[in-house]
Amino acid sequence: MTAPPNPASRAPAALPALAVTHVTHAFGTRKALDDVSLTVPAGSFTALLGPNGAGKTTLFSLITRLYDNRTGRIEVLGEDVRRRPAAALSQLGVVFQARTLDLELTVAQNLVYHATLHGIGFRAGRRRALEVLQRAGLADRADERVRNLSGGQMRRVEIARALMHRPHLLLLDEPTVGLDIASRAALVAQVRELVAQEGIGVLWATHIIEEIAPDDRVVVLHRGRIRAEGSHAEVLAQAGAHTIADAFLHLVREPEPIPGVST
Ligand SMILES: Nc1ncnc2c1ncn2[C@@H]1O[C@H](COP(=O)(O)OP(=O)(O)OP(=O)(O)O)[C@@H](O)[C@H]1O
Repeated sequence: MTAPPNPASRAPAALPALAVTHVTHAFGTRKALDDVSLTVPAGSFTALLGPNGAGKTTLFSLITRLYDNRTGRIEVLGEDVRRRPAAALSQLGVVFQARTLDLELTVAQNLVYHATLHGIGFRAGRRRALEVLQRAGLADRADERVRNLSGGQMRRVEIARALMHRPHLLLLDEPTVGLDIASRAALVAQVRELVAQEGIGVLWATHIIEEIAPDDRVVVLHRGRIRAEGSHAEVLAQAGAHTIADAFLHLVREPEPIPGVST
């Protein structure tokens, strides 16, 4: 068996990277999430597949504690985000849907600043920044202003930044939106490599079916409810479909309206 390149940083495999159990969240009277349970095993690439408005961003906001989960339980590597937020969030890296790099700072400055927020000193932060940029194929851009990078490169820097504090769970909320096909492929490949080499658990929210591979775990979310969860093959079986595209269409299909009956 080939040894992983950085065994010291591998996540403990026994605990799931993320466990969400019976979480409901409403905005006023509208439930954005309704009794949601899902697991991201350590060392898995789990695709959270859902159309617009499914509840993906709301779920991310609860995991990252932008919102407080009042029902159910959310655990990152066994740490409850509500009871032990610091312990849970220190294991978590996030790439939000909206871009959040400072365009006027250099690539390395953006990364070192993030590291400082996690209590990492300047020198160690700079060393780690060069390490994660090397892996992202961007070491030669470290001292360039972010403004000069392409959209795809900025996304890769955001992933590198999310890895600065060596998290064991990485959340990405529709990271490929707005990217061309080649940049999309490069980004997915970068993240799959992390899963394979470092045992990080990844939750990748998307509505782009082409981003899902046969080895992935798949969770289908629609209108705030989990419609299917499991391996690629299990989700096909649950939907009675031959392709993930057909499974998705089947699982998110709306019932035909009955004439004269309002829904
Ligand atoms: N702050 C808010 N106030 C009221 N309703 C909200 C709020 N945020 C989200 N919602 C509603 O909750 C539901 C889920 O939205 P959410 O943004 O989580 O979905 P999503 O799957 O991320 O969608 P998208 O792919 O479009 O980003 C939608 O009906 C949305 O209108």
